[in-house]
Amino acid sequence: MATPTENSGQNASFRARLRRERIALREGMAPEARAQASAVIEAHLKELLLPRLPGVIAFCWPIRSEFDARSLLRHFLLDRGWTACIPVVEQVDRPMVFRVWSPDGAMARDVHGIPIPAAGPCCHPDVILLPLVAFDGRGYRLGYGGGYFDRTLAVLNPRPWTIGVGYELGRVDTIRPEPHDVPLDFCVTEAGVSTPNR
Ligand SMILES: Nc1nc2c(c(=O)[nH]1)N(C=O)[C@@H](CNc1ccc(C(=O)N[C@@H](CCC(=O)O)C(=O)O)cc1)CN2
Ligand SMILES: Nc1ncnc2c1ncn2[C@@H]1O[C@H](COP(=O)(O)OP(=O)(O)OP(=O)(O)O)[C@@H](O)[C@H]1O
Repeated sequence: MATPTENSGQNASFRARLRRERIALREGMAPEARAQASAVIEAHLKELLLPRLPGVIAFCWPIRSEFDARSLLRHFLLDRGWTACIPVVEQVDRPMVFRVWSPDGAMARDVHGIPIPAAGPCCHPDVILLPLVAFDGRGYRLGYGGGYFDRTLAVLNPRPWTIGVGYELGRVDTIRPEPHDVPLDFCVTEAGVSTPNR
C-alpha cells in the first residue's frame, strides 16, 4: 500500500499534469470559440450578479487566455455602484490583499509579473471571481499552483462569495482535492451557472 507521502507525491504530479493539460487546451481555443464562450459567460455572470445589491467585487487581470471580466465591470457593474478590486501578491506564499481598480487607473505588476493597480486603497471583497484552470463538480478548483486563493480565503473574514469562472474545457471528474482546498460557491462556464454538489 502507498504511504501518505507517496500518495501526496502522486497527487502533486496528477495535479501538475492536469494544470499543464488544461492550460494548453485553453490557450489552444480558437479565437472565435473563445469570444463566443466568453460572451455567454458574461451573460451568466450578469444573471448571477445584477439582482444583488452592489458591493465590492474582486477579479483577476486576465493572463494566459483566461476569461476577461473587464467588459462586465466597465459596462454593467461599475456604473451600478459596484467597486472593483484586484488581488495583489505582495509576498510569495502569503495571503493576497485586494486593491481597488478603476478602468483609467495606472497599473504595475506583482511579484509574479501579473498586472495590478499601481496604487489605490486596500479593500475587502464581498464577491470574488476566481479564474479556473480546472474544476470539478464539487466546486474544487485548480489555479496555477501557488495556493494563493486558498491561503487568502482561509483568512478572509467574513468569507466572500466565491464564483469560479472558466471554460467547460477545464471541467474534470475530480481535481483530487487536498485538505487546504476551499470549495467554490458557484462555477460559471459557457454551459451555465452550477452550484457545486457536495
Ligand atoms: N490572472 C490571474 N491573476 C492572478 C491569479 C490567477 O489565477 N490569474 N492568481 C491566482 O491565485 C494569483 C497569482 N497566482 C499565481 C500562482 C502561481 C504562480 C507561479 O508559480 N508562477 C511561477 C511561474 C509560472 C509559469 O512559469 O508559468 C513563478 O512565478 O515562478 C504565479 C501566480 C493572483 N493573480
Ligand atoms: N491555507 C493554506 N495555508 C498554507 N499553505 C497553503 C494553504 N493553501 C494552500 N497552500 C499551499 O499551496 C500549495 C499550492 O496549492 P494549490 O495546488 O491548491 O494551488 P492552486 O489553488 O492551484 O493555486 P492558486 O490559488 O494560486 O491559483 C499547496 O500545496 C499548499 O502547500
